[in-house]
Amino acid sequence: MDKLLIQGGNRLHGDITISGAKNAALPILCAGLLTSGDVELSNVPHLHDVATILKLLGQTGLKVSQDNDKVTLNGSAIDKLEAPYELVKTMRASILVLGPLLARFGQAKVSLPGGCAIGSRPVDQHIKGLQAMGAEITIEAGYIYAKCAKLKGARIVTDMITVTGTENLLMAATLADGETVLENAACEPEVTDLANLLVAMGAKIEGIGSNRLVIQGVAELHGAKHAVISDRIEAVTFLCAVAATGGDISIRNTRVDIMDAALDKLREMGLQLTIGDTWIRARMDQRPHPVTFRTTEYPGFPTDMQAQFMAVNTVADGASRVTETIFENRFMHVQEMNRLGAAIETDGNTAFIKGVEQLVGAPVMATDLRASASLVIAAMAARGETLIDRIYHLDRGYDQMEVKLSAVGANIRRIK
Ligand SMILES: CC(=O)N[C@H]1[C@@H](OP(=O)(O)OP(=O)(O)OC[C@H]2O[C@@H](n3ccc(=O)[nH]c3=O)[C@H](O)[C@@H]2O)O[C@H](CO)[C@@H](O)[C@@H]1O
Ligand SMILES: C=C(OP(=O)(O)O)C(=O)O
Repeated sequence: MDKLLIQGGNRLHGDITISGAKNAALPILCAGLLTSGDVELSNVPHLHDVATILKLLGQTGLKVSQDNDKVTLNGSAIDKLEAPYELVKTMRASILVLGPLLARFGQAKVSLPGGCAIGSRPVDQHIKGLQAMGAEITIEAGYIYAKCAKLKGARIVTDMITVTGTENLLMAATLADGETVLENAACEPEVTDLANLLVAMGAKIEGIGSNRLVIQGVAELHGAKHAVISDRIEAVTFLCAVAATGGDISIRNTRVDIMDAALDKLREMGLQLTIGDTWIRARMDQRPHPVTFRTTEYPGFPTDMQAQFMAVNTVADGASRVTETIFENRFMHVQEMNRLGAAIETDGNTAFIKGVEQLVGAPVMATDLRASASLVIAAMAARGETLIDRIYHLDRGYDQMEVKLSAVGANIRRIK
């Protein structure tokens, strides 16, 4: 199992190019199931999760051709309407094949994803929405069996805002009979990116970017070309890294208009930001100030950036409070950071952090994707050596993180 060995204390200097967003690429790749035409994608990141979804899609009969960051999908010969447990268990986003398969082929059998380290993460809202569109759904032996000759448009109000739930229902609605209204829809930029691709494929969607999506179903969708948006979580992870270590980095190929909440907090930490059209220069020459925040849906502070900001707070010149409102168990990094000398206590969904002057390297364990990223940041800020175990979590969602960080001066290497 790969590990990362990090010698802390180096300041970061140089340029980092941001990859395409995992959370946009995954639903967008699933949209290839909706048409027999060619869906030509670019800026697709090199991630384990992308390899997993491509394997899953390939098993349905979807043709996949890949050349670096370009992926072309062709769904003219899909003949297996299934997502098996073996693949779904390694990546929850596999549930995103359910809506497209059901809408285009009238049936699907998809393994229930189950929970993961950050929470129980049910998919009841995906099911409730599809049932409202007329699907007959049964759950048997860990699988969701869904069928409906033709989905019918419906007004769907989800109990909470769900990102992949919105994406699944949005894709299903594009091929339903009549009008679907998705109230309480997620407004995350990754949902918008998917919606933009669907429109390019011939879907009729109004309200893109808002919490009310109105979809007029069409008889069929056609092929399209699309570039996946840049990964805002990856970008902010590197900005947090420089906030913790000090230095001067520029991140390129980024979308500056979709990370306001994070940029505000980074400024509050003392990071000096110069913002260009597709780049951000970030300079840090002081100890960070602590920042208090609570995670919420977009455009609020993203849960996927919580752990990385907490890493910076551990070395800040004061105390802070972090409240996680999206997932019930997203503080798995706290114990590991405390092993590095951080002073964090938790009470329910709130963490209280007292900044310390210096973290000290130690062996730690990655528990989920963003927890892993936060440990990389903490280790780079620490004195001495940190060995991070179980970094397969990191590989799910970061495109060559250690290569990008080495190139800007971090002392970090992968041990096989
Ligand atoms: C592949 C992808 O895009 N993953 C992102 C997506 O995950 P994902 O789409 O799984 O997260 P959701 O937005 O669905 O989850 C939000 C909350 O709603 C709950 N819920 C959700 C659906 C449902 O049917 N029932 C239910 O109870 C979840 O347990 C959670 O507490 O959004 C999360 C919240 O921004 C991000 O952290 C993930 O990185
Ligand atoms: C929680 C995340 O991803 P997923 O929903 O794929 O588990 C994440 O990207 O931080």
